[in-house]
Amino acid sequence: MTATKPIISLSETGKQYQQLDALQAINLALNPGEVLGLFGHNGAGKTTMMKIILGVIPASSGEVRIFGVDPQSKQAWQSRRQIGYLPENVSFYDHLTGLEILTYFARLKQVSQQEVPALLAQVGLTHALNRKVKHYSKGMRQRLGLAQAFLGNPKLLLLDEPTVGLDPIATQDFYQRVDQLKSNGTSVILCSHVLPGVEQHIDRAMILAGGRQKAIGTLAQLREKANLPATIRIPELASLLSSHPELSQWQTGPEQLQVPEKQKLAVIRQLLDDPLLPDISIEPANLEQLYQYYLNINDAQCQGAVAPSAPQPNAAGRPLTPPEVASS
Ligand SMILES: Nc1ncnc2c1ncn2[C@@H]1O[C@H](COP(=O)(O)OP(=O)(O)OP(=O)(O)O)[C@@H](O)[C@H]1O
Repeated sequence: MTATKPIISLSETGKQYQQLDALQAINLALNPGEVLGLFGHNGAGKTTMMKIILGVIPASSGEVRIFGVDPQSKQAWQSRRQIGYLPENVSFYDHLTGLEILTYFARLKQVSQQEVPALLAQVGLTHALNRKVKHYSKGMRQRLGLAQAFLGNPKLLLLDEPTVGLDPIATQDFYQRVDQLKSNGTSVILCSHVLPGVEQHIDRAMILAGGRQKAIGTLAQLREKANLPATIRIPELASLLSSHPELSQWQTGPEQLQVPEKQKLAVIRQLLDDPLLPDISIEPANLEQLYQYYLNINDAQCQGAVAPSAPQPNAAGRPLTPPEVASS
């Protein structure tokens, strides 16, 4: 069996701007068809990481290989055509129409211009393809930016805040398109401050803070290591607790228990054995809660590329509150 070659390989990658460490010791191997969610506060280093991958700026330390090639080398020119990029603040030549702009980018990327109308249709801009971009709304510009990134069926997509300005239906369409590209083998890095709705479309998450990699892993791995409580909802919980008084230590609402991930299964089994259990729903810690948790851990807890180990629960069974975020 041959091992899959990563599309992106970052090894101890760092970037310094004068005295500022914008990125430090980033490690990532992104496989074909893998979607990575890249999360971090303003100034955490997300755009810097994307620019290094694109070859727009060189890394100051570590090794970078994109499609097996150093993005700063001459050979990277060929592989760059396989990359689609949506910058954070997309801007176009305002006096051109959507059709003219996408045709222009198709020529730059040496992609057949016949793709253009279909791509504009895919992002819902057919009705406005002959309208000048200066008359486009913010969301329409973002849709055009996405069409530009999707040109030529890229093997690697770097998307910086792709859903900004999109309405809910366009956001849903966008994620459907990401799922489709992924199933065709495209690798994606998706950078977003909008966390709800992202988690079911990513394979792994990387959390950056102050240029450092606080965690990387699947959500299941991040959950296991954080040991954050899962929420268990039960109607008429009070009457059930009278026969399970030991469970009241987890009660956080009239119909809600919050149970540490590691005790979750035992508690669920106990509840399911009770014939009086009216109903039950279980929600694991969501991406926002994981993000908060990993942002707040200190550097000693996040050695290298792996997610840090879990804190011990306190007497109430809840994980200890992490220290406050150090300002970056
Ligand atoms: N050309 C530059 N010269 C000096 N400092 C820079 C330069 N570009 C970025 N920085 C700094 O590097 C740090 C990381 O910036 P970056 O743009 O990568 O953050 P980001 O995570 O993308 O933030 P945001 O979510 O706000 O887009 C910031 O402190 C920023 O001020």
